[in-house]
Amino acid sequence: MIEINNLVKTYNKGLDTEVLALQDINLNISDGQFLVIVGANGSGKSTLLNAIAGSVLPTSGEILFDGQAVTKLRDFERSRWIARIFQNPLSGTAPGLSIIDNFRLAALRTKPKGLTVGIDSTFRKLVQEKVSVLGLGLENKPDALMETLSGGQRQALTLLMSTMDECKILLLDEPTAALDPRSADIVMRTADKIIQSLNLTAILVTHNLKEAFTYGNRIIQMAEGRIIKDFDQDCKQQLKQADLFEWFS
Ligand SMILES: Nc1ncnc2c1ncn2[C@@H]1O[C@H](COP(=O)(O)OP(=O)(O)OP(=O)(O)O)[C@@H](O)[C@H]1O
Repeated sequence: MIEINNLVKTYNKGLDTEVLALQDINLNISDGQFLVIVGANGSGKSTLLNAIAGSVLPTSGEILFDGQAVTKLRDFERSRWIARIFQNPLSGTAPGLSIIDNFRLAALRTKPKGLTVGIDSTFRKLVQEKVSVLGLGLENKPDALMETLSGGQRQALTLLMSTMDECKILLLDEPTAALDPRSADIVMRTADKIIQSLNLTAILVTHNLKEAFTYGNRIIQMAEGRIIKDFDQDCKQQLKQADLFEWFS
């Protein structure tokens, strides 16, 4: 469970450029919930996601994971709970390394310093099994360099790699914004499959209303640093795609 209490974020406090990006946000996200966040540019979506990830320090308020206060923990200190996928497919992988080497690095992510992960036949088989889930034929190319793959392929692999450990929370920050519709579809379907099979708590920030409509079991809309709509699974199921467009009119 993610618990957010009275969260406030002010950028550039006391300066002419001061911005109140989050205004007293209260939000509980239960285990296994897949929350979609929509809202106009500048409404505070990324700031909220960054505060949950630990890359933005809130001005006041608190964030708890399973009852444990993490408000002041930095992003690297939260990595055992959190996997994060960004908009840029290039940011999640090492371009000059092969698929299998990227998986090896990913396997080291939350291991203590000094520990190594070798590429033996067991590891190759594990990676092959994981990658075959994508249905992109990449399981037969473990030695292909990451830089030779398309953005969609890289983003789908990033998703697999980032959820290899026992993370509980997956943050998706406009993961398909830089992709063509077919690649975007593959990435979102992969994300959905991973979220369900690992029973992850997930948060998707998106400007794509079709995605917001199709995925997730709860949706909130933000405006000017506040949550102005909050629809649970039942209410979301009643929504039509046209209703979502209405929210922005
Ligand atoms: N590092 C920063 N320094 C100063 N102001 C910031 C910073 N990051 C965001 N802001 C401001 O905070 C407000 C909320 O921004 P945020 O990026 O969270 O919104 P958003 O809903 O994610 O927008 P978008 O959809 O455009 O990504 C905006 O007014 C923005 O200009």
